[in-house]
Amino acid sequence: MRHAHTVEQVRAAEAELMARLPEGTLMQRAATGLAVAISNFIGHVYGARVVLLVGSGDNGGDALYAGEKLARRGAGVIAVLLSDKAHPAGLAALLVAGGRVGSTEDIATADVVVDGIVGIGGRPGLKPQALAAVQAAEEHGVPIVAVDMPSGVDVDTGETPTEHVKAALTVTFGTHKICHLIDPAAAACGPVHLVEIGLDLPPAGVQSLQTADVRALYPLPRGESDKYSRGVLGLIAGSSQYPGAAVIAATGALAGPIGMLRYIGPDSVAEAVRAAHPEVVAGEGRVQAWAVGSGLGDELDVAKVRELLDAEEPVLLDADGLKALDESGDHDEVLITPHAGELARLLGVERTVVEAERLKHARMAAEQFDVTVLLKGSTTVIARPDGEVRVNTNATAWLATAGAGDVLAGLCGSLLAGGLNPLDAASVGAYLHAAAANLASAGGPATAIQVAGKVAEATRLVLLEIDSGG
Ligand SMILES: NC(=O)C1=CN([C@@H]2O[C@H](COP(=O)(O)OP(=O)(O)OC[C@H]3O[C@@H](n4cnc5c(N)ncnc54)[C@H](O)[C@@H]3O)[C@@H](O)[C@H]2O)[C@@H](O)CC1
Ligand SMILES: Nc1ncnc2c1ncn2[C@@H]1O[C@H](COP(=O)(O)OP(=O)(O)O)[C@@H](O)[C@H]1O
Ligand SMILES: [K+]
Repeated sequence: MRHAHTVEQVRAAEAELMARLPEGTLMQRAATGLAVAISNFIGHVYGARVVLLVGSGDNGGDALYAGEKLARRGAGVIAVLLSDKAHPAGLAALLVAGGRVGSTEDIATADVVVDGIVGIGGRPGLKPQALAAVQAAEEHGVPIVAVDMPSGVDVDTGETPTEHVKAALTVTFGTHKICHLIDPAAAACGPVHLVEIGLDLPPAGVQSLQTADVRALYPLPRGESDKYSRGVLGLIAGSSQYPGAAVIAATGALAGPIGMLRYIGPDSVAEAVRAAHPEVVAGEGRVQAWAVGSGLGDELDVAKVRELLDAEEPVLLDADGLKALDESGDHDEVLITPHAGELARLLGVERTVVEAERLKHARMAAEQFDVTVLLKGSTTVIARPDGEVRVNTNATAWLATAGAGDVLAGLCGSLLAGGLNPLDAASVGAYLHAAAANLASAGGPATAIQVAGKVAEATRLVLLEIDSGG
């Protein structure tokens, strides 16, 4: 599990550890890890030109001490001081090691710029001098390594209300912060490298499943299993307008852990589903969970969906099915899978607002409708009514293709029917969906059906303990 802690949690853990260690130990641990990460990033140290952007706090201190270590190994290190309060001891150490103070002009010929403008103490945005330095790096194509996080982003929400650094690599300390996992800030981090500094942290409110977590959660058939005990999913999807959605959702569902799929819908759509998957049973019967809504268009039967929501079996509501959701009733076992536009409609706000504040709106909807929310997009945010959040960050942008959401709905429904709770079904489903997309895409385009076709292989790789980069 990857954990993302809040600034408050990090500060408390740092204070507790600092009280037990000689002064400056934590910053030296951070700076040592940072210097190693920067040298790996540039590939050579001797003769390399490194420019440090140094703000007023300890984030700048990390940059200065890392610069000192690089200067001792033969790099030309120049500090651009954005404040007259730049960490005095760090600056002195850099100067003793042969570094010097320079100006924004030095950025043009640098191999790398190190963003030590602000860290967890920063407010969103960049002041004019910092912005000019960052723009100089962008203009001259000099990559930026961010210390702890790209300066200017909102650390605890992942929002980017105004100017911020766009890093080629982010080196963070002790634990991930929320901005590393949630877009749009996550997209500004580049790959995130975590340096251990020995913090003892409480449970994190935002987590991200890794391969081993998915393996531990996945519902496996046992020796005594039969098709019913593995779980039966009822699928209500597709319409005369969108028959393909039913076929695609069925393909996603059958690639999950269920033993059987029942399809309920118009005869013509049922025929298409059975033509693609002869093993699907058409018509009502006992199920362990429902997946409802993909491609229903205006053939949505609101009364029927509300009946299902009031029944005991878990329900996944997708796409047009979301129109049947209301705030009344006990929705403990309900998972909804909107994209930003659908979540915006549910909450009565603009789509752009949801996209800019993804964590906030996923949490808000979970609380308001008492459901688990899986908000689709470049990073998938899954929020439970009690505020617990999981994030999936591993999807390729090639997954943004018509029908990919239907695959996800089928797969997550299958995991619900297989016995997972909504939070686990959503996060395991999002992980395997992304892993399948990575296999199907391999760096190029892929259709939704091709993604669905790779879910079984992605699952096999997870169960066989092979990290497929999902
Ligand atoms: N506290 C610790 O034990 C450790 C902290 N470390 C580093 O220390 C950082 C936190 O240091 P600080 O608490 O000094 O905070 P920062 O270095 O984030 O600096 C905060 C200061 O910058 C100013 N500021 C805030 N927003 C700004 C903005 N948008 N533009 C310009 N200036 C702004 C404020 O005056 C504030 O006091 C971490 O991110 C990490 O890099 C590491 O050395 C590891 C250990
Ligand atoms: N930029 C992106 N990067 C990665 N994944 C994305 C991106 N945009 C969308 N996705 C994923 O692609 C899928 C699209 O689903 P959806 O929007 O419902 O499309 P459709 O309705 O056509 O099936 C979701 O799983 C979503 O998380
Ligand atoms: K920074």
